[in-house]
Amino acid sequence: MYDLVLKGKFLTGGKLIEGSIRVSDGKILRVSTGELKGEETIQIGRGKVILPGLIDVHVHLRDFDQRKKETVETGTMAAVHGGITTVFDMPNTQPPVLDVKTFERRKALFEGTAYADYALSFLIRNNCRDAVKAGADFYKIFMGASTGGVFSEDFEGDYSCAPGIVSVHAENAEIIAQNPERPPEAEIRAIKRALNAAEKLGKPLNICHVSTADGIWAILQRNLPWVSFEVTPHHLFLTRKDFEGNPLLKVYPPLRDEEHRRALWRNFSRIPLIASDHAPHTPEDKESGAAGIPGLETEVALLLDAVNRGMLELSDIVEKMHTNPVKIFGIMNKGLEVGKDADFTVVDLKREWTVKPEDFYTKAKWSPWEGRKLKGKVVMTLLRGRIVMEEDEILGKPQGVRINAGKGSA
Ligand SMILES: NC(=O)N[C@@H](CC(=O)O)C(=O)O
Ligand SMILES: [Zn+2]
Ligand SMILES: [Zn+2]
Repeated sequence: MYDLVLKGKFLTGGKLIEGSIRVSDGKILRVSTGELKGEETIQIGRGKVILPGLIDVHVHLRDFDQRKKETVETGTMAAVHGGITTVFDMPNTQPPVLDVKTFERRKALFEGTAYADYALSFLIRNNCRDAVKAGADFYKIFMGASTGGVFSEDFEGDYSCAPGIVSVHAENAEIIAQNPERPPEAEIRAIKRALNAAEKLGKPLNICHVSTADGIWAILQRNLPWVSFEVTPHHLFLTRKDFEGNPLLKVYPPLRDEEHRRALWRNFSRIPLIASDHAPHTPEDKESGAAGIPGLETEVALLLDAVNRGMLELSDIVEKMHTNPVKIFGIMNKGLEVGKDADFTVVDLKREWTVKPEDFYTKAKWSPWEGRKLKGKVVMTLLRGRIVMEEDEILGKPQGVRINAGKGSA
């Protein structure tokens, strides 16, 4: 029984308390405001805070035929480097995860190569029998084409087939066809269609990378308890002006005008999930117009920097990147509770550093925030009681395992 005690300040129930967490065999054994004994004690120093392991529900790890863009290894090293202990892998791979055989191949690929824990997905597009057979942790539907070009001809049919929660790329295919620059209307039209289907079907739906004022208002107004949504750091911190200055910032849905970014912040408290949509491409692919921005190694630090600027609280990060992902996606083995996996993200709120993509583990060694000075950094990541990253070093072998969302053999 490997037994460890983490001592220091930790955030639980939105409150910062001083105490210790006893970990045994990778699980949380006790949480106490007093002293706890263990074979090994890690004292988390002053100025640092222990957060429950942060979860990113929207990550493209590529691999398969796109190992040049990213592999499961490099992408999950980037994850633990950025303070993410569980990643949700997206299925628009080459080949895409559209059948049971490819799902099984992807499942096998992750074993022994992932540095973070992971959730596996299945891409639904007129393939209901395989979708039901695969036993994925979550499902993906594209209403309009994005990277990889696969999208639904019958969104409602695909959504009604899904055996579990669906994450949906909500951009309207017809509008995209007429307006390749994908105006806000493409997202807004698709979100309203998705909400109508969700109202009718009453099945869990998670709307990816919401980027527009009317899009977020439509979701909040409809207020369906089984509908959640994500917002990305690039839509929170960047606008179309940044894209006009740097074509690398091409992303779907596109960076929007300032009024949309402001609308996201005005409704920040009601955003359930922050997810990176980490979408790595090679420099050549970006040159030839590939859409997507890497985000795993900057997302938490950007939010910590914003905490220091008074734009949000530390507890918001825990809520939108730990508590809500666990609740919304039904992750049975995660949570800052006794008996759950001992995953932790240790942050130093006062650490000032400059974003240097050459120090990244992702293969996509560029960032919109290159050269930016940030105040706040992830300094240690623990996965099931073991330190897997400390001060930018990845420690140990890949030991990530599949989450237990009540599916698969996990
Ligand atoms: N967001 C992007 O611009 N690209 C993503 C696909 C997606 O999330 O739509 C990718 O896989 O490259
Ligand atoms: Zn998308
Ligand atoms: Zn994506």
